[in-house]
Amino acid sequence: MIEFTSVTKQYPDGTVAVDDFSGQFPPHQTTVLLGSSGCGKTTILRMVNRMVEASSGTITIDGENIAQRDVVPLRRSIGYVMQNAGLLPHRRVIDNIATVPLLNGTPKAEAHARAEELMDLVGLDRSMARRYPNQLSGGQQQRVGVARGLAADPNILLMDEPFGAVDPLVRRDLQAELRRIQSELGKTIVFVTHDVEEAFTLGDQIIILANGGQVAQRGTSEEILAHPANDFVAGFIGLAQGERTLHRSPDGGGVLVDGHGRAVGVLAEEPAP
Ligand SMILES: Nc1ncnc2c1ncn2[C@@H]1O[C@H](COP(=O)(O)OP(=O)(O)OP(=O)(O)O)[C@@H](O)[C@H]1O
Repeated sequence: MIEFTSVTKQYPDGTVAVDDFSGQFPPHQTTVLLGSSGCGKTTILRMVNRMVEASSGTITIDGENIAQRDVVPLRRSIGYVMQNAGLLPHRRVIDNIATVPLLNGTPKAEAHARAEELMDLVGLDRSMARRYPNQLSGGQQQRVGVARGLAADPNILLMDEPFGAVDPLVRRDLQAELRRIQSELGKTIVFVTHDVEEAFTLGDQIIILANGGQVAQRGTSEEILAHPANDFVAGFIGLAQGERTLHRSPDGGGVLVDGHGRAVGVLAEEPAP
């Protein structure tokens, strides 16, 4: 369990990126921080592994105040996946994945063997192990980034808009892979995005943020869709103009259309699995 209590971050130039944020990120679940650009999502995420130091307030992991932990082992014990994968360009895929275990002193052969297993897990052919990042597609690079985040077998995985830079189809593939991996591994994931669909697809818990890391609403996608807390949330998730209100198409049998009249799905008789 990761817990923030009254956490504020003021950067040296005076910007208050996060103002009195409190919240829990439960174990073995995916918590999505959802909000528009500049609302403080990345700042909150980076305070978990102390890449950004909180100005005030308390952050605990399993009850232990992270301010009292040595920062290097703390950081290496938490997986981190960033936008554009953040791979080291002059290192081969296998060494990119094995970065943290190698830093931790794991023997090379062992770290490489584990990295190959992780390539299987994230759906990368082992033949790519000897390539350099610029010899991979954007989606493949993101898979390497996820494998690297998992390499030290962390309990916690922080993901900062990891699929933001790839095209929508690849993005859906990566989201599906992440769901599969998560159902296998059960990590505590904190995932930052400004994409509502991505948040609804991945989040067990979604925290919608307004400027300064103010919590506009937290809950499951179902709770938020059924009971948006206020006009800000309704607007942000696309409920305000009825875009998400679904109706049967007058001439389409079981075809459902949204508030714009676009066909979005087919009505099934059975309840959702
Ligand atoms: N190092 C810094 N120094 C000063 N201000 C900063 C710094 N880093 C971020 N900020 C400011 O803090 C606020 C929150 O930034 P943050 O990156 O946490 O937002 P975000 O929600 O992740 O945005 P985005 O989706 O665009 O990445 C913004 O106003 C930003 O300009």
